[in-house]
Amino acid sequence: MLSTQGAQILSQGIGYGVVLGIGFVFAVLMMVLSVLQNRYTSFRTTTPEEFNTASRAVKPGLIAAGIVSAWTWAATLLQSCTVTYEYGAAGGYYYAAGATLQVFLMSILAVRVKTIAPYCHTYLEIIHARYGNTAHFIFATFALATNLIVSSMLLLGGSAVVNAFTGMNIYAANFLIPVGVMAYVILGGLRATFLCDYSHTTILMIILFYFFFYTYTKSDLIGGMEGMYHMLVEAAEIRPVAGNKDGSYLTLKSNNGLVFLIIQMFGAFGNVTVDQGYWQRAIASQAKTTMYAYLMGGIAWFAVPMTMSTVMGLAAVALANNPSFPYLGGLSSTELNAGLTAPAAVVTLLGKGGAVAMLILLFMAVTSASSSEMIATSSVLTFDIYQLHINPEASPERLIRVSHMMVAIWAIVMSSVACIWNAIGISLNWLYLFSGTIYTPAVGPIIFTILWRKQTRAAAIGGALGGLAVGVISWLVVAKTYYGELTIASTGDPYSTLAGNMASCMAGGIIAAVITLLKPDTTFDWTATKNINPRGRKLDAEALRKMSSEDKDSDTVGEKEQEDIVALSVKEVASLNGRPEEQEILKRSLKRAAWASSIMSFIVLILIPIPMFFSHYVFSLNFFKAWVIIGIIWLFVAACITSVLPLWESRRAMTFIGRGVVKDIFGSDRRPKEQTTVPQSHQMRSGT
Ligand SMILES: NC(N)=O
Repeated sequence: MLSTQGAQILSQGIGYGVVLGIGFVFAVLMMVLSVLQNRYTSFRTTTPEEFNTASRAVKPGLIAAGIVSAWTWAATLLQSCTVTYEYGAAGGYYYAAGATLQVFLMSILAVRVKTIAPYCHTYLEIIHARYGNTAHFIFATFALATNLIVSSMLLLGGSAVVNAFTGMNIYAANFLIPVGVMAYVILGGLRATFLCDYSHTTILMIILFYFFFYTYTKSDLIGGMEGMYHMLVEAAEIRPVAGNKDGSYLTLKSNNGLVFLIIQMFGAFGNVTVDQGYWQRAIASQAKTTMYAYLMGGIAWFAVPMTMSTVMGLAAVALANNPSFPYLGGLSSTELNAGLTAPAAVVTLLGKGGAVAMLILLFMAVTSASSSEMIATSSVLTFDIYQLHINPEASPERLIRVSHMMVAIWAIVMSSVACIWNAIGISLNWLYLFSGTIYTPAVGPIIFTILWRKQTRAAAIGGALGGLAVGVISWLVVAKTYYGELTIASTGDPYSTLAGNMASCMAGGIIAAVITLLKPDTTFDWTATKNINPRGRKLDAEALRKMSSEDKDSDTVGEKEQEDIVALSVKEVASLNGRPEEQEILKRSLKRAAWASSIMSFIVLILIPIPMFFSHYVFSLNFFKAWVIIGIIWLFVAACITSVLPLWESRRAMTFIGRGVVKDIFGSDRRPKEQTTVPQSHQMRSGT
């Protein structure tokens, strides 16, 4: 197993303290929030619609924070620094750019889901409604495989760092990290994961600011932006980067960096499109704001790997020959593959305090992304396996029990699989680069399912399975022919994983498109998908009727307050429920999402890097300073989106709950009367 002696500067007690202590604190916090939610708002964590979809009422700032948190993995913080250490500034930029466009493009799919299946719980239900059991089974397998790889990869990175800093047993870390998460997800459901996403992302932002400002304004080892620049120039003389212009760490002309960008792009398409976690945010979102949530989420997430790599990735390059660097002279490939670049830089720059901050940072990223994986998997297992195939008549109470059970089962499964990766010597780097080969074949068929009326069942199945076969064969053939052997090392090397990811993703889409064009579906009209979840629709209609009658004689103060918080004139809702306006809003949103996501993807993927790559530009000192300053401004914008906006959006809800608590404590009962279900269309304008 990996030897990590060099960075071990904290006691095992601190490792256990962070893993169990912070997990426990968040579980208690969630318990309190769930009690407040159930008592003072009309959202009940005891209903499956609320547990798994947050009643489809979450506002865009909180959804954006949720997207950032679900998409910020251990790898985002560790792997972005690894590729920066290997390829220089290009590595960090390509990491961020290569995994942002998928979030932008998801804004289009999110609006489409609201249009074609407003009551679905999972995107797999849409596949079932269109193509039946066999296709559903195949795509559910892809979805669960994605969840399994991502969940276990989160633990692989998290436990490697806890082990490196504290010597805590890596297997114990794999099992203990998810315990607190499991507890708060079971207690609070999807809305709880959003609230934890919010708090985790806010803490993550604070630590990133700390790392940035300490490194570039205080550290004597670095000497500010100018000092960093000169050390990076010097590093290129000692350890030039193969394939970079003049071996420099300060250029986007990086051949290997470009290969990584392509792997990153294709792999991330699979992560975002096949993982239910990103659809879950679309489903939980208010319809009219879902597109803004994804665009803001993409903009905000970009800042996370960009800042981390510009700070700790470059610092590791600059400090590799400093006597206090834990892996003096540079990291070995084993240390690099385990993701120890950032921890090494943190220990050198900030010592024990930095190591604790890094542990907390990692813990926040791993636990909030894990919570997203747990609730996503629980939804798939509950609605796509249990309800569709085992017990279609299951009561809401039973569904909620099954959801809870699935969260617990998933926590055990992800821990066990992470231990298997550790035991057989699969590293974070290997898994990160390879995994797209397995799940990206489903990307094209899934996108067509949502956007293209004419795609047939044969095309969806053929694309996914055919793409998988082409991808796996390409991966193995390149590993054998290009690297001369079939080993873990050769199958994780850049060209093997490039071939696997690209071939899987492209073949999946091309096969599905060709089969569809040869014999398109000419009769499908989306009625089947619009009718998904009749129970949710019925509950909505009943609740709306109930609220309409209450509306007529609602004139007490308590009811008025409840109206304010839940939103709004029933007349307004009724007209919305008729849907022509809502359909019109969604149509406009779809156009805007397509334009905005294309323009933003063009800027980060073409406009900035391509001219810099082909001109072979090497950063001047002033250009480097501008690069770093724009990076930190971007992080400020990200923090405003993820940490300030959700507070602003929820000000009325928080005031309402606060008043309820005060009134309860001081005896005047002005709590809203019990209301078990609020129409989802109604909630669309009111949720937390
Ligand atoms: N979420 C990623 N790819 O860092």
